[in-house]
Amino acid sequence: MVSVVTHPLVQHKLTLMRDVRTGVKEFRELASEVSLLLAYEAMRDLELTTETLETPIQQGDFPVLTGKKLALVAILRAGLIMTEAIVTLVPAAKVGHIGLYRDPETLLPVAYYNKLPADIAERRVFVTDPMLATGGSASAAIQSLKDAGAQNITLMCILAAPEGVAVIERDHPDVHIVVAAVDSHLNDHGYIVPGLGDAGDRIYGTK
Ligand SMILES: O=P(O)(O)OC[C@H]1O[C@H](OP(=O)(O)OP(=O)(O)O)[C@H](O)[C@@H]1O
Ligand SMILES: O=c1cc[nH]c(=O)[nH]1
Ligand SMILES: [Mg+2]
Repeated sequence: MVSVVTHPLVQHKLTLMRDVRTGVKEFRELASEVSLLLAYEAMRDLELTTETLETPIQQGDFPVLTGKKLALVAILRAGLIMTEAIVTLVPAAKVGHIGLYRDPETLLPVAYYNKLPADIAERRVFVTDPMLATGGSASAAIQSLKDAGAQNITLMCILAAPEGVAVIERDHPDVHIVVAAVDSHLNDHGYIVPGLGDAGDRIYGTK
């Protein structure tokens, strides 16, 4: 299942991210803001229960999260900015990191780091990566989460290519994808068109 978050605030901020004139500071801020808005959609089915308390006016039953365990897992590097924003909404969530980079020649993911919460199998998992291009990185990250026992996984991306969405749907049909937009296609270098360029480089100013 793919949910495209068409909310005007998300679409406006994504357009600012696409603009080649947007510098590192503003790009980072926008990536954080879009991540929070994506989380609003991705987490809309979190379970609620009620708690009885007194407001200054009267006693009542009010909704609170059930406290079901959550994990946020960043695909390094670029996914880090998303988990750092989203953890402010769910401060009890554990945070995992999966280090992958995409080989520029083969476009295949190369794994270099993996540190997940020990009880990941018991947690609902939200994987973050701003870009879903060929889908190789996200598919490999989701596979390593499943190998560690994770069962309930949502993939949160800012921008996707149809090719990447198809790969996740093929490899992990159980995974819900939440994304701000699905663009036209990939170019010969595996970049999303029209896209927003290299997310990691734009977040960290490495180009
Ligand atoms: O869907 P794919 O074709 O695998 O491409 C997407 C991946 O490429 C980018 O990471 P990159 O390899 O540039 O690493 P970085 O985050 O360290 O910059 C991006 O953040 C994704 O992880
Ligand atoms: O367009 C793309 C594709 C992969 N990774 C990025 O950062 N951008
Ligand atoms: Mg990059």
